[in-house]
Order: sequence, then structure tokens, then C-alpha cells
Amino acid sequence: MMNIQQKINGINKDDLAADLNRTGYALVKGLLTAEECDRLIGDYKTESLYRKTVIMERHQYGLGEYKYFDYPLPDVIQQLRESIYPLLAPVANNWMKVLNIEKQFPEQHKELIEHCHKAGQVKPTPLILQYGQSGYNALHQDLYGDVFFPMQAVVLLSEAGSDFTGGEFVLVEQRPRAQSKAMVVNFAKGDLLVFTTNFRPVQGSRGYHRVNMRHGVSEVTSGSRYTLGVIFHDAK
Ligand SMILES: O=C(O)CCC(=O)C(=O)O
Ligand SMILES: [Fe+2]
Repeated sequence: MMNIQQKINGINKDDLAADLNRTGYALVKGLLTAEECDRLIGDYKTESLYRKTVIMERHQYGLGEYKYFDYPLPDVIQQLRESIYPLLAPVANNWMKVLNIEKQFPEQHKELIEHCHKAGQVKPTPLILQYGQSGYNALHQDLYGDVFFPMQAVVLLSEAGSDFTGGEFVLVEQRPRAQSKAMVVNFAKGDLLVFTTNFRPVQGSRGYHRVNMRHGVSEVTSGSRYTLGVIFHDAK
């Protein structure tokens, strides 16, 4: 069986970058096996794996629950974080360059984490989310301090259409001096979706400008929906 790094090696980097540049997101099909997804769901109740549980409605974040993993992260999550990041860093660096922002990101995830830790951001951010019937996730951005990477990833752990209905992943692009554009991304169990965390460059008639993006999940109409969120920066 192929491991995660082998699957990542098989991704066409140019296609991935082109998708991210054009739409602000990119889909990688079948990155986790059904067994890997089921194992993560099965461990939802293993409290020792997590550092914090958030009841979303208490903060007006939506309706549902999520748990932040503690260090050391489960192998599969550590591998995902380390192996996807190097594909994204060059895209992020190009985004900063075309937007005339001086920031550049290191080539390896380990170095990004070192920057986070120096800035006092030491808490791990990967999380597992669970939404039941009527659950949803209000539009938001996942920023946890001054050091942040402009893209993140989510893996769908449940099967759309059978484990749950509704619960679509939504991205909203807030265009400057224009009305917002919504995008719905359909993905299947085990697929990985990379998307913009805060802003990305869009080319206009006079060069590139910043476009803000937020993400969320539409209401789950039946069943139960689990996702694994992979955020690359750590939290304060
Ligand atoms: O459940 C989802 O699809 C979205 C989760 C989310 O907001 C995240 O991973 O940052
Ligand atoms: Fe999020």
C-alpha cells in the first residue's frame, strides 16, 4: 500500500499550483484511505489525543464540536502536515511576491514551526471537527497569531451522500469594491482540499490585488460529518 509521502510525490505540482492560483483552492483525490479516515473518526472519543475541545455554538462559530490534537500528533497527521507543506510554500511565496509583501516562507514545515515557536505560537492547530444534524460552520479564517501560512487543508473523513447530507464546504471570496462570490467544493471521503486561509492575489487590469477569502460549512441536513483540519502554523 502506498504511504502518504508516496501519494504526495505523485501529485502534479504544476497543476496544483495552477488550481491554487486560479481559484484559491485545489483538490487532491483519495489522499487518505477509508480505513485511515475511519480510524481518525474512531479516535474522536480518545480524549488523551487532544489538548482542547470547542463547542462551536458557545462562541457563535456555528453548531458542532471540534478538538485540537496535542503534540505529538498522530503519525498520519504529522506526515500530512510535513509532506504537503513543501508543495505549497513556493505558491505562497509567489503570492507574497506578486502582492509586494516582503514575507517569504521556508521550504520545510519544520522551519515554519520554528518561526511559530519563536513568536510564542507553540500550540498545535490540527483538529478534528464533528457536525451532527443541523450542524454548520460559520464563515471564518483560521489565524492564530502573527505568524501564519496563507493556505491550509481539510480532509473529508465521512462519505457525502451516505454518512451525511448537506454539509457542503463553502468558500467566499470578498472582492474589493464588488460583491462577494461563493464557491461550493464537492469532495469525497479521503480527499484533501487545500484552500486559502486569509487572502490571495487576483490579477486585474492594473496588476495583482488582494482578495480576502473565508470558509465554512453549510447546514448538515442529516447524519454526521467529520473532517480533519490541517493548519500549518501553530497557535498562541
Ligand atoms: O469541516 C470543514 O469542512 C471545514 C473545517 C474548517 O473550518 C477547517 O478545517 O479549518
Ligand atoms: Fe476553518
